[in-house]
Amino acid sequence: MDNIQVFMRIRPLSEDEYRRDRTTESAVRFLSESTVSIPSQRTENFTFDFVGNETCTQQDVFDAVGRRAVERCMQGYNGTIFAYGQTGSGKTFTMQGARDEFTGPTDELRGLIPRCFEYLFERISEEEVRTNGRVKYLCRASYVEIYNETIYDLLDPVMRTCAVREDIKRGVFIDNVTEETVQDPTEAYDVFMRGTHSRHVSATAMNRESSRSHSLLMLVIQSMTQTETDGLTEVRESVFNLVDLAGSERQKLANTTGLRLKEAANINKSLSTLGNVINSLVDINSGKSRHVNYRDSKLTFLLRDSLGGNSVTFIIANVSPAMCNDAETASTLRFAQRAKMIRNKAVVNHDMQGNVPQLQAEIQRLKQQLEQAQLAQPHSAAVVSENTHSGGPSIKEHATAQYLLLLALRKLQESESQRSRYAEIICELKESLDRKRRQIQQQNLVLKLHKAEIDTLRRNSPEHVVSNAENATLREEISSLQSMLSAQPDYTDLLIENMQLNIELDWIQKSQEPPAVGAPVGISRNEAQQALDTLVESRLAIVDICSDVPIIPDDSVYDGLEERIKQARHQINDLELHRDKLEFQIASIEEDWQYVSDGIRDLANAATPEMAASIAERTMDSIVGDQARNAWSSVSAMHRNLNEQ
Ligand SMILES: Nc1ncnc2c1ncn2[C@@H]1O[C@H](COP(=O)(O)OP(=O)(O)OP(=O)(O)O)[C@@H](O)[C@H]1O
Repeated sequence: MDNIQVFMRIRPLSEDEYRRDRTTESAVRFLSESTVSIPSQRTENFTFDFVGNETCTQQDVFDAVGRRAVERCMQGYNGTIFAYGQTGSGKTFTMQGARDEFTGPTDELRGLIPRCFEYLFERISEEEVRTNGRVKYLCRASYVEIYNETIYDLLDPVMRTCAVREDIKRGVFIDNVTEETVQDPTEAYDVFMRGTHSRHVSATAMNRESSRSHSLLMLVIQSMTQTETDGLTEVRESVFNLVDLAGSERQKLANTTGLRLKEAANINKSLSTLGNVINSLVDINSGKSRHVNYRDSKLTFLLRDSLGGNSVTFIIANVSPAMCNDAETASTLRFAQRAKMIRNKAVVNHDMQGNVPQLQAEIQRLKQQLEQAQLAQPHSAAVVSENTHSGGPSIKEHATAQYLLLLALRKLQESESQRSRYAEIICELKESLDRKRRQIQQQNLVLKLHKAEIDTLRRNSPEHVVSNAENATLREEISSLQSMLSAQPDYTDLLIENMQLNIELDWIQKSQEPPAVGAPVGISRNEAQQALDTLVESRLAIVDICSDVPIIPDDSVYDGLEERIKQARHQINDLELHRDKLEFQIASIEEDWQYVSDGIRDLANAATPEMAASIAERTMDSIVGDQARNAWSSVSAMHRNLNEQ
């Protein structure tokens, strides 16, 4: 068990702070190489693993923290480095390097992250040379930020949001996050800078370029070692988390409002959850029983392993030396002091990979050894006494050990076939899960299309909202005008006749006498044609106007679309429910499988039949699925039979 290691770094006084304090006197008093206090706050003394004063360089921090973290990750342990502190205290400077002056990976001011990349790849090359290429490394990087309690994928061009999930095999992980393979420090650095440019940064009263999110760079370091004799492969995998936390700030001091206030509230909330988690872990260490609320914030849930779990963890507590920040500095140091009491349980994450034939060959070899030992037994008296005399194992002990080993290997073989059956089931479930995921994506697309349709309709509608009834009238008018145009010659005749009749009527009204038949009526065909053309022109203008009027459906169409959106949402909900169920099933099968495997191992090691019986019972109680229960009862029955023989 390793305690979390804590490093304190104090940065130089800034000009603003000097203007405010009107003194260069530091609020932090150095009592020894590793102990400080803050007299103005009447604090207790704080002792850390390393204390860096204002002259502490980036290289000093790397030597004290980065180098050690990389070494542990190379051995197969998970590693985490957190930078914690008030806004403007130097977290980003420590992790990334100076923002303004930063000129590239060779700069003196480059921070821990680029330095860790360089050291990591240097060590990888060394190892590959040392082992003659027998060990191969693969590194994958992802980079996310937690902004207002949402996880954004900084390596995704559209910065998609991601969910945190948990399963038995992988523990807590970020679903669907971009992972990029990196082969050297430059590639890793490029990935890091690409993500860094997407981060939420803004000015606060305390810092011109303040990170408004927690950032988490994850490097998965995988090593594969080919064993020399049996062709099996040892796989080690460690996760190296580099975390730049958003700065805590007192809202009044930082003078924040609106969106900035919301950001600050979220930052403070997640940092206080981090504080609560640390307090609970400290209580647990001192023997109290406490529930640790990792799930209260994305940050603590995601970094659960780094806090009291399977990780070697380092915290860098960044502080300002200014008198005006003494209360914040004291609070940072109290936090760090508490965190130092947490004990983590780091283990090397390794696994053996090999195929069933390789494992079978091993069983065969051991069987032969056992047979030879049994053959030697009849004339073993001399050997027994000799061995007993020399303190070595007797042939009987040797045979028993071989027998137990054989038993364990037989179980292993059986469990292999059981495992492949489980693997098939899991495969089917996963396929079904993928189908559900695709369906959800499609439904989301449908939803988006419906929404876009509604948006377009709403955007086009502002002043020219025309109801369906008005629309129909306009359309009728357009079509009658169009037929009028196409029937123009007939219409001209009708018009002439109409005009003539009008003239006649007029004449009659004036003279009371009808004109003589055949008398000129005073209108020529040309004049009629001209009158008609004018009329048609004006009508055509109306047609133009009419065709410009957008055809806007009335509210019933929105209702229809909104209904469709509702249905799509329901479908998505159902699918998500189904997906969750499938995920639960997969997790529970994997859990059962783990219980069966552990049970087999424990059975093979059980010293007495009573112990074996209690293992069999305990394992059966833990297993949920019928298939796994059946498999387990046949395995434990077989073990009983073998023992009774
Ligand atoms: N050790 C140092 N030496 C010189 N300058 C430093 C040091 N630490 C920090 N600074 C400067 O102080 C300013 C604030 O630092 P930085 O941005 O790293 O703070 P932060 O803790 O990350 O703030 P926030 O939480 O608001 O993002 C920057 O201009 C940075 O260059």
